[in-house]
Amino acid sequence: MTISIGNDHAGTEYKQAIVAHLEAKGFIVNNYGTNTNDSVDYPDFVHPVANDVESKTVDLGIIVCGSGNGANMTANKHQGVRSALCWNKEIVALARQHNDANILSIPARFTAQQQAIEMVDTFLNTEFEGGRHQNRVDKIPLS
Ligand SMILES: O=C(CO)[C@H](O)[C@H](O)[C@H](O)COP(=O)(O)O
Repeated sequence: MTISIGNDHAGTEYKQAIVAHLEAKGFIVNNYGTNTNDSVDYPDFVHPVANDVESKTVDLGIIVCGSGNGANMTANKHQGVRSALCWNKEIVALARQHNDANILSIPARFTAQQQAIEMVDTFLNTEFEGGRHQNRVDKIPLS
């Protein structure tokens, strides 16, 4: 499976650890950067991830910034993207099970790096439950 990932300067260290973790598990990663700690604007690195999910080029994306909010707001502007801001693996599981989240937004300045890795594993290993949740997810897009 291919996963797209993007981050701003607040998320670079965590992104690098996540990419290494994913590639060690055999995933192909589209890394849209940034790859330095120089201050950047998160939309520049989140839109490419959301484009991939929106176009169904990939099934899942990961975005990382300081609070996770700016990245999440940016990703959710894309049709068909359901980006979830999560800060523990329990919330990640629910975002997949109930909301069919296809992008995980990680608040790097408010989670431990190992916690972020565990959240990524939960994101990738949890299935959408469908059923009553599908009815709700189908109502998210504005007509
Ligand atoms: O969008 C954000 C805030 O909700 C992200 O956390 C950014 O990483 C943050 O704004 C960057 O802040 P900085 O002071 O420019 O490093």
